[in-house]
Amino acid sequence: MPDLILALDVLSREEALSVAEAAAPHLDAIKIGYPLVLAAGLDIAAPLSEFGIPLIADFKVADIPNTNSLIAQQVFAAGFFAIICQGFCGSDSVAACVEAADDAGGECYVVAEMSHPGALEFLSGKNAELLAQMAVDAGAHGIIAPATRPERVQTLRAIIGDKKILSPGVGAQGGDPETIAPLIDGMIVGRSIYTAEDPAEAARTYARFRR
Ligand SMILES: O=C1C[C@H](C(=O)O)N([C@@H]2O[C@H](COP(=O)(O)O)[C@@H](O)[C@H]2O)C(=O)N1
Repeated sequence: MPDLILALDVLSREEALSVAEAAAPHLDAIKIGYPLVLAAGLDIAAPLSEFGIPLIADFKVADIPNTNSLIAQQVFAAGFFAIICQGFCGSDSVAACVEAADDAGGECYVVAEMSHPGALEFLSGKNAELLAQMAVDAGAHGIIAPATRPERVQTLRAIIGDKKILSPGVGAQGGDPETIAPLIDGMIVGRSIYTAEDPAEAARTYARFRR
């Protein structure tokens, strides 16, 4: 059964720390991305690290290898445990993120298939399966795969074996935690926790599915 990962896509330092403090007892990791970093700066990682929960940088890094490497080095230097990169730039760009993660003792996850409807245009089907295989070959620690499409998660699991699957799309996007939990290693939940009247209670609800 999966870890619970809070997608902390709030737009202020104050709200981030308040929600993180409330939900922390029920979390295995906190994922932050452009929304919070553009609002509060990358150094938001420092106070968030105080909760003693691994931080995941969801920058969906998608550039040439050298630029990916420069970004990933900054991410790990800022105290993140893991980074999420896109795979569609190719194996050399992914390898740059994996190398930075390995050098930092951290982890790198590759987006294989996205959870929203538009993913079906380019980031699903055979393309996603090729990305999953490439992620494995590049030494990534796992992939991102959609909780909104459990049957796709099963297909991708057959490709990646015991590499980790972190899965967004539960709750606000319609993904069902009960269905997806047995198939994945990390359940990513954002709005259903951070917009809740009581984020602690909301996190506790999803924590029922934890290992
Ligand atoms: O395919 C993907 C990739 C990406 C990711 O996790 O990499 N996410 C992120 O997962 C979280 C879901 O939030 P909420 O919908 O629970 O509020 C957000 O931070 C999204 O940016 C997806 O939602 N789908």
